[in-house]
Amino acid sequence: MSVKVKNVSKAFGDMAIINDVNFEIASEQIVAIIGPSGCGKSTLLRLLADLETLDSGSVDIDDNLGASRSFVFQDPLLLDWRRLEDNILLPLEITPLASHNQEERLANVLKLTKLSEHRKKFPHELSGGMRMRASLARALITQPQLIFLDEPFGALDEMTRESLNLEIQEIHHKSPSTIILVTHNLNEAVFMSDKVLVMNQKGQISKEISIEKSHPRTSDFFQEAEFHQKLNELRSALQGCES
Ligand SMILES: Nc1ncnc2c1ncn2[C@@H]1O[C@H](COP(=O)(O)OP(=O)(O)OP(=O)(O)O)[C@@H](O)[C@H]1O
Repeated sequence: MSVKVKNVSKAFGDMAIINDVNFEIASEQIVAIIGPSGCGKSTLLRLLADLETLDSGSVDIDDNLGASRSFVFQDPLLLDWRRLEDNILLPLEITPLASHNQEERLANVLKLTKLSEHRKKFPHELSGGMRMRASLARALITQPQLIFLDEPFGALDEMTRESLNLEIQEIHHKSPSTIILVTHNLNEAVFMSDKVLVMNQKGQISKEISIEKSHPRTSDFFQEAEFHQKLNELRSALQGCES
């Protein structure tokens, strides 16, 4: 799905949070939104996901009939009393989606997220990384064409985050969708994205950085000159928006 954001603004009370934001995302691109704490990243993501109403402007999503969208939050929000597989199946129970091939879909997302052997476990028996994979699997079970990720790996250690970044690259390759990711992590933003949107304290997009490297990216990308050049570009852009 492609996304076109035109002149979007949002205030909470008299506090302007998002200020005349414009950008476009092509179908199957991965885009990261990064910026100082409190600048409005989550609010922008929620506006795009229709979880918050716009004050002005428009968000046009080129929607295929019946195509689904999924949202993954920083907290995996698993139900403690349900086994992993029953947590992952939850969206199929609460939406009117076709459920005739549930077992096939479940097996597929368990495989994609490397959780097949843990499917009978309860959330408290899983590590933090596994719980986040479960949250991803639950988002993937509806076969979404658009996925919103709100700082999904913020609570994880750097090694687990990197391995999940690699897994998302693989998942995106095997089952392409448009992904919009809010992150605080500069490495993650550059590694994952076709485009990084830098937000400033005024709730504006102060810079767009394009990263041409093709997908799926592997850990070799971390060593490449392009990665370091884009990382430096991003670092400078962020220094410029702290005022
Ligand atoms: N529902 C709401 N009502 C009132 N104010 C809100 C609401 N949601 C967010 N805000 C305010 O909007 C501003 C932006 O919040 P938001 O969570 O979008 O920022 P963020 O860039 O994602 O922050 P962080 O990086 O710290 O997670 C903050 O000042 C926050 O207090």
